[in-house]
Amino acid sequence: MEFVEYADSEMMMIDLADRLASELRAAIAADGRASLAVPGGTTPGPVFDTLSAIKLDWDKVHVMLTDERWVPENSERSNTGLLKRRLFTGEAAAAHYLPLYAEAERPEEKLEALQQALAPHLPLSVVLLGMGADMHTASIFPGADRLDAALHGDETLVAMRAPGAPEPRITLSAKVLNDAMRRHIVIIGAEKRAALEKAQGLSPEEAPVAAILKGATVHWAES
Ligand SMILES: O=C1O[C@H](COP(=O)(O)O)[C@@H](O)[C@H](O)[C@H]1O
Repeated sequence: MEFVEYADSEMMMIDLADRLASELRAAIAADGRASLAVPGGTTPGPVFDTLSAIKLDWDKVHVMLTDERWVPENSERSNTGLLKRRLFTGEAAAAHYLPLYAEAERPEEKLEALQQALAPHLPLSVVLLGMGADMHTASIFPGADRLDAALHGDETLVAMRAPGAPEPRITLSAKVLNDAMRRHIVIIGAEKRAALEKAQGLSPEEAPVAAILKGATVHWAES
């Protein structure tokens, strides 16, 4: 794991967006196309704002979330809603979106169809992940009902419920995240830095982020 510390989160988001854009350009140059997975939650909005304005061949990029909360897109908890407001504007509006949500009461009803749509775009060229202070990443939560499948299974997507999550979740598995060519984690604040340090001494069952740290670059700023 590489740990990059920044003077502040504004600089971090600009630098990170530039880095993601360079990696997407390199993937397009090598393969004629690229795939990118990004997190939801409260952290990545500013990196989306910067990335969305960067010129690259966005029409050759397929974008998906690392995970989704099973709520309609107009819910303020929808990661899809965040992506549409903050990333798919400006230059990045030309990118192709691969949804992790479809209208249904339970994620299990749509899992197979969503999974099939992702398959042609794997392995991912670039993945950006967030992390919660409880050491979950994507929607791989400690104590989740399908934690074993998400950490150790071969499936692309896993639907699950977790004590720390108010709604059902759908998440890329650790296998898909670890198969990505480039993997970045973005975190802000002393609490998350302490959680990341703690995770390095724990099992992935206790600290799911530990499952994807090897080979990842962690980007951190205090505030
Ligand atoms: O629920 C989620 O949480 C994590 C971390 O979110 P943050 O608000 O602490 O940045 C996020 O990475 C994930 O995509 C999201 O669904």
